[in-house]
Amino acid sequence: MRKALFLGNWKMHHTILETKSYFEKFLRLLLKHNFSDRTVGIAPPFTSLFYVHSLLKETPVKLCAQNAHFEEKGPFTGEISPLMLKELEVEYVILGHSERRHLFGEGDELIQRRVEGVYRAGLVPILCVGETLNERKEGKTFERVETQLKKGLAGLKEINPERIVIAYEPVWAIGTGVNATPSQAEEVHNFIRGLLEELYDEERAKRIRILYGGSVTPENVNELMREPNIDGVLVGGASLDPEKFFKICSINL
Ligand SMILES: O=C[C@H](O)COP(=O)(O)O
Repeated sequence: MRKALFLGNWKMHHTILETKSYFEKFLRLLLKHNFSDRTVGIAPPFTSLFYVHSLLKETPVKLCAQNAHFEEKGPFTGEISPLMLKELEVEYVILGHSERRHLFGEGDELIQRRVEGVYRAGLVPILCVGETLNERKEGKTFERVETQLKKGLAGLKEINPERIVIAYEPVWAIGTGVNATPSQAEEVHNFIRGLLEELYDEERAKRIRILYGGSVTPENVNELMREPNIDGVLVGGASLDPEKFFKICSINL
C-alpha cells in the first residue's frame, strides 16, 4: 500500500565531475532491474541539480532537493524557490533536516513555512524530525518529535497523503555509525503514525510514508525495513558510494 522510498541525501558532497562518474556507475547497476515496487531518489547539492536533471531524464530515479524557500521569488539571498526546483522536475524536498535545525538555526516556524510552500507548489516535502541524544536520555523523545511534527505540518490541514513524507532521523544516529535499532526506530515511527491519525484520519495516516534516517548501511537496511512502520530510508554517508547505495536500494522487499 505504501510504496517503499529510498532516498540519498548527498549533503555538501560531490562536485559535478564526481557526480558524472557516480551516475555512470549507479545507473549501470540500477537500470538492469525493474524496481516498480519502490521509488529511488537522490538529493545532490543545488549546483548539480541542473546537470543531474539531464542525467536522470528517461530514468526512474527521482531528483530531490536538500531545502527550499517558501516564496516563488524575492529578495532572499542564498535561497532557492520551489518554482525553480519544479522547473528542474525535482519531486521531493528535504526540509527541517537536523543539520538545518542545529547548524543553521532553522526553527519550527520557518520549517513549517517551507513545508507549506513546497507542498503548495506541488512538490513533495520530506519533513525531518528527531531528538538529540540528551533529549533521548531525558526521556523527551516523544515530546520532541511530537512538537516538530505538529508544528511542521501546522499549515497543512488538508493533505494528499501520497504528497507528504516524514523522516525520523534521531540526531545521535546521523553520521555517527550508530543507527537506531529496528525496535527503537519502529517505536517512534509507530508513535508518528498515531500523531498523523490525530492530525488527519486513520485512512490518510496509513498512506503517509515514514522514512528512517541515521547511519543506514547495506548491512542494517534489511532489518530496519522489516518493521511495519518503516516505509523507506533517508541515507547520508552510504549514498555517496554508488555501489553501497545501490545495495541499499535493491534489497528484497
Ligand atoms: O539525511 C540523511 C541523514 O542525515 C543520515 O545521514 P547518515 O546516513 O550519514 O547518518
